[in-house]
Amino acid sequence: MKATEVVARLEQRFPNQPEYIQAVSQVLGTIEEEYNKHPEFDRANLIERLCIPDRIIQFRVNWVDDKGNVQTNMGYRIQHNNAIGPYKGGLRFHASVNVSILKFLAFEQTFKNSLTTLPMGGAKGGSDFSPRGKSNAEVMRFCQAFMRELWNYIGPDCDVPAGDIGVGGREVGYMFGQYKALTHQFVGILTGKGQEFGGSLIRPEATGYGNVYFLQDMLATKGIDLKGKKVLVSGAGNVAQYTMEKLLQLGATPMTCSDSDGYIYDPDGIDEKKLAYIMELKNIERGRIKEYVEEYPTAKYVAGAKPWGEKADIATPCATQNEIDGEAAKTLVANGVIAVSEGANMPSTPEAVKVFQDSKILYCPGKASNAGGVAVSGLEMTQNSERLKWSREEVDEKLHSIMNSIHAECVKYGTEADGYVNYVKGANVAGFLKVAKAMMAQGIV
Ligand SMILES: NC(=O)C1=CN([C@@H]2O[C@H](COP(=O)(O)OP(=O)(O)OC[C@H]3O[C@@H](n4cnc5c(N)ncnc54)[C@H](OP(=O)(O)O)[C@@H]3O)[C@@H](O)[C@H]2O)C=CC1
Ligand SMILES: O=C(O)CCC(=O)C(=O)O
Repeated sequence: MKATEVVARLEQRFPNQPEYIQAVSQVLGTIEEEYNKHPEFDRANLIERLCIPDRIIQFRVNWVDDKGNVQTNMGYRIQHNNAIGPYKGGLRFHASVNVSILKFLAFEQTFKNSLTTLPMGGAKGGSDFSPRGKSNAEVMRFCQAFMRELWNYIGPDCDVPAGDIGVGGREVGYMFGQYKALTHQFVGILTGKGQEFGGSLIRPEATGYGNVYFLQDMLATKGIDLKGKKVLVSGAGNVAQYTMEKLLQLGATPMTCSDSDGYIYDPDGIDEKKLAYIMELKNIERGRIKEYVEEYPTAKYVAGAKPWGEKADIATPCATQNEIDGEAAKTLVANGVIAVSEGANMPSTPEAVKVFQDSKILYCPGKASNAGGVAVSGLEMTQNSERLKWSREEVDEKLHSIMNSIHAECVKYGTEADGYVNYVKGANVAGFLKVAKAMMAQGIV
């Protein structure tokens, strides 16, 4: 297999899907060597079967807004690969959603889920509907309409969606209610559910907490303590909030956070009280991050920009794909950043990744460092199957140990001759091998 040739073929077959091609290209470039040690993989055309999703379900979603007007959006579910378990992955509701973005996310999810050690295949879905600026009743009607189209394609042993950008506990609750109404079944068809109806403790916190556990493990390889470090965070949603919470618990200080309009920088750091304000602002009032500076006037708000030009020790992008480009990466490195841990999916462009790796700073791709979210989703599925609920401590301990094991796999497969850990290679090879072996064992299906 020659990675560049496979990517070129895919680009020709699937034009205008830049995010998908970007994700595939990064993975293939790093697994090529391992893949070519197994001639049987090529005979089974494993590479194309792994890169092209099993199926793409696409539908129109009709819903009625508060003025009585009928609105239409597009809905999608991409079932990428179920070699190691039922399809699993989040739903994204955002105006930017399209097939390319969901294909990249579903592809990445397949490797990520493999890394978690749990039996989950990869999927992703969503809609170009944005909950931003919509009333609660409109969000409910949209979620119900979305589930009316999706319900027939999912199931607890078939495909289990969850949240992602624009989909949190509120949206999961409305979709769960609609599934139940349609099927008369109370089953774990979504994760990230409310605590009262089958949700796992720690699932809301899991992606952020896992991101910081992974960061701690990366720093430990250099004997560096997280305590006392200043951290640039982007985003102000689920992943950013719980990344900041865990950073604070472990003695580090978040200095920034952001939304799609701009970022805030607090020279005194974002402490627990300020974080509680951000959580209230974003989760309850659904306000904009610029309001932070009205509450804390010593902070600054920078409109239309990202936080990567501020000085700190560590950066953790927790908003969206391609939010750190090559120039921003050079600035981070020049400013002395020692580690970049991705809370978001593919937030660094290929140019940025090259800058991080060339400068030999600690850098980890999202499929490893943000795998804690889907890992606890897997634990939620287990609890639902058992009809049991585990304690906070038990789930957190399992999450921590899964993140440690993902880190160990990255070190095992990613350590280079000079001792530098190439976490991109490590995560891709480890994730790939498990899926590849399962696919080979199951024949051509
Ligand atoms: N939730 C989870 O468990 C997991 C999430 N992830 C990834 O983490 C990232 C964040 O997800 P999550 O926190 O759940 O989502 P949320 O919707 O809770 O928060 C997203 C945050 O990112 C900002 N954002 C979204 N799109 C853009 C954009 N195009 N440019 C700049 N900022 C943007 C949002 O700002 P605004 O409010 O202005 O839109 C918001 O602050 C995503 O990449 C997601 O795929 C990864 C693993 C698991
Ligand atoms: O919890 C899940 O199933 C999916 C989380 C997710 O969307 C992700 O890992 O990117």
